[in-house]
Formats: sequence, structure tokens, C-alpha cells
Amino acid sequence: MDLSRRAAELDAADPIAHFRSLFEGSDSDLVYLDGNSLGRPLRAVRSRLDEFVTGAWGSGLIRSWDEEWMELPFAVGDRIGVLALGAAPGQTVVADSTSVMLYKLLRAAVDRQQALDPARCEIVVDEANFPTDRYLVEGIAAERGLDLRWLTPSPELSTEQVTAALGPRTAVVLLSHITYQSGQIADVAAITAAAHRAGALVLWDLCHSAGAVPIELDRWQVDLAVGCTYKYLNGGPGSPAFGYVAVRHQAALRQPLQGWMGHAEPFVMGPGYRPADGMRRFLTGTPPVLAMQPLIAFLDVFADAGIEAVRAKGVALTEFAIAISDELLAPLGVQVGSPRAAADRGNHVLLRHPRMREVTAALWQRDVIPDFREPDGLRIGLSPLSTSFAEVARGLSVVAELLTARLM
Ligand SMILES: Cc1ncc(COP(=O)(O)O)c(C=O)c1O
Ligand SMILES: Nc1c(O)cccc1C(=O)C[C@H](N)C(=O)O
Repeated sequence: MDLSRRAAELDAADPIAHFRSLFEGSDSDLVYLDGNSLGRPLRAVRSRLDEFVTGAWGSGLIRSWDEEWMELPFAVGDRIGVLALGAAPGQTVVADSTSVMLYKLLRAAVDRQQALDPARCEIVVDEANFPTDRYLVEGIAAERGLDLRWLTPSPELSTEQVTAALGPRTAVVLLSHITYQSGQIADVAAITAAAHRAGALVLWDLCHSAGAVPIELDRWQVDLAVGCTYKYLNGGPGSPAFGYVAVRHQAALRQPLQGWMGHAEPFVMGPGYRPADGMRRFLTGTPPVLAMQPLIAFLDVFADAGIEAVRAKGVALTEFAIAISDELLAPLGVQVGSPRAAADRGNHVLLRHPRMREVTAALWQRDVIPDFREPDGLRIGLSPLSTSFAEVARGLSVVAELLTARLM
């Protein structure tokens, strides 16, 4: 195939191509294929931060807490919930990092299950979960004297495999909606239903799916979820996480980091912790108001595009990447490590080859920026609103050049 011509045709036919110019750096020659680690910034962030400094912060000063900021974790949470998670208002909050939010919600769920039935002493967890999830669950198991039941994907985790691991000992299941390495999509609805039949709760990590694929937390009867906002929600490095707790669970769950912002009356400053009603009880300390500003700007853009168009382009981008890999890279020994069926794959593609570590280093030097993931994976994360088909074609052509140069 004439790659650049094909890419130009796809870009010309792309109904959401115009969003790309809203992003900083989109007019440079740099090829950015790592939107699932850190999304590009919107140009509008600059003016938003400027207004924030002169307005709500510079002029409003501490008054802005009363006027706006105390409610911001819930207002922004609801907006993420409605636009990206299929969550009705009142169930999503923005705070902390994903790791901290995950700890809080997982501990809350485990403690609740143990209180109802001490025999539920096992957490089911996938070995392919992101490291922070695995480390946190180990810590919680040690703290609470619980057992871990590790599931080994072979090569991917199946719904049947999860279902078979569930039983009267299962307290909570911790899984990723989209795995960070291969990009496989889990069947959230089916796994959640199976867990409920076994009397367990499920906590879903949505880091690689929020803002990338349609999510229906309420419809799928999800119990709890966490995710980050710096990948496909373009909130910027270290932007806060979101946490979702289904309204039916909120009153019964107590999270372990009891700070003043989760108190029923934070400004009474009285003795003793009394958790607030609703999602406020899942807060701990002062909300990261400044760090939410780029995310707020992005949500307006995301609302304009809509998740359906975003997903359609995500599928087209990953299909294109796989087609290029089959044609150009497979003859050089590259294997596609992501599911081939679009319905089973998120917005990133894993390309495997024993030399991918050095290839990634050489790509970075040539201003092509993917990720390397152990042991042999070149991972390309395609952000539908900011990635062009031309970028994918250019980036993978350089991969082919690098592999060819050393093979000859
Ligand atoms: C699936 C998943 N969970 C959690 C995290 C990390 O969370 P944190 O923002 O706390 O570093 C990431 C990425 O960093 C991730 O990919
Ligand atoms: N969160 C990250 C960070 O703080 C530094 C470097 C990379 C990251 C990432 O997001 C890694 C990413 N979650 C992954 O899936 O590999």
C-alpha cells in the first residue's frame, strides 16, 4: 500500500479530524503515539489557567472555596460520569491519584464485605493488572489478613476464567477494563454479573478506557471504579483521579483515609470523624482545584466530539496500525500482541519483537514517541482527538526502517 496516500485519504475522510488542531504541538513533525500514558495538552489550557490565576484564584481568593471550589470534585466528577462513564450524577468524584483512590475504594469494599461475612476473605486479581493495582492489593491483603487469588491470563483473561475463580470466599474482584499492555477489553457487564451472583463486589480500573471507549457503569451494575484523567481525558501530568461508587453502596462504605474534607461538617472542625453523606465521604483532603483546570477545558471539547465518534476513530486508528504492521512489520518478525477483533481492543496496540527496547530508544531520538513495555512490546497509544492517520503511518514506517537497517 502507498502508506502516506492511504493515511491522507483516511485523514481527509475523518469526521473529527478538525479537533487535532486544538492540541498543542499538533502542527509539529513530532509523531506522538503515547496518548495512553499522557495525553497532549489543549491550546485552550493556557488561557484557562490565565483566567484562573486572575479570576477565581487572584480575585476570588479564599472566597472561591465557598463559591465554587468545595463543589468542584463533584461537579467535575459528574461531568466525567455523564460524558464518559455512563454514570448518573452523584456517583463520581475527582480527587487524589488513581493509586490513592484505588486504595480507598478497595479497602472500603473489602471492609464492608468482611463485616457482612468474615468468611469472604479472598480478593481475586489479575496478574496482568497495572503494577500499582497489584502492589496495592498486596498491601491491603497484608493489612487485613486476607488471601489473594491471582489469575494468570493465557494469553488474555477470559470471562470464564474469572467466573470460575469466584465463590463464597470471594470478597472483592479487582480488574482492569482495558489492560495496560495488550489493550484487551474485559466484558465488564458479564464479569460484574458473575461476581454479584457469587456475592462479591467488583472494582474496575478504567485508566485505559475512560475517554476512549463507551462505558456504561450504571447499566452494567458496576459497584466501584477508579481511573486517571491524564490519558484520554488530557488532564495533564499528575492530574487527579476519579472514583465511582454506585449510589446503592455509598451509605454502607467507609473509606480508610478519614480526612476533614470527607467529614459531614468540615468547617465545624469538631471532635471525632463523621462521614459525610454521598460522595463527599470518599474525599480526604483539600481538592486539587488547580490541577483540575486542564481537565475541565478538555471535557468541553470531549462533549463536542462525543464518545461514539471518539470510539469510531479509535477503532479506525488501531485497525490502520494493525494493517501496517501486518504488511510492513510482520515480514521483519513483528507480532501483534493486541486482540485482532476491534470489539476486544481499546485504543492502543502492542507490537512485539525481541529488539523493541532498542527500537523504542531510536524512535525517541527521531521524534517518534511510543512506549516500551517489558519484555518486548512497542506500545502505541492512539488518542482519537489528537492523533492523525498520517502520524501512525509515519511512526510505523520509521519502525520498519529501524528494524530493516539492522536486519540487513
Ligand atoms: C491501569 C492503570 N492503573 C493505574 C495507573 C496509575 O495510577 P497513578 O495515576 O496513581 O500513577 C496507571 C498508569 O499510570 C494505569 O495504567
Ligand atoms: N502515570 C505515569 C507516570 O506518572 C509516569 C510515566 C508513565 C505513566 C503512565 O501513565 C504509565 C501508564 N499508565 C501505562 O499504562 O503504562
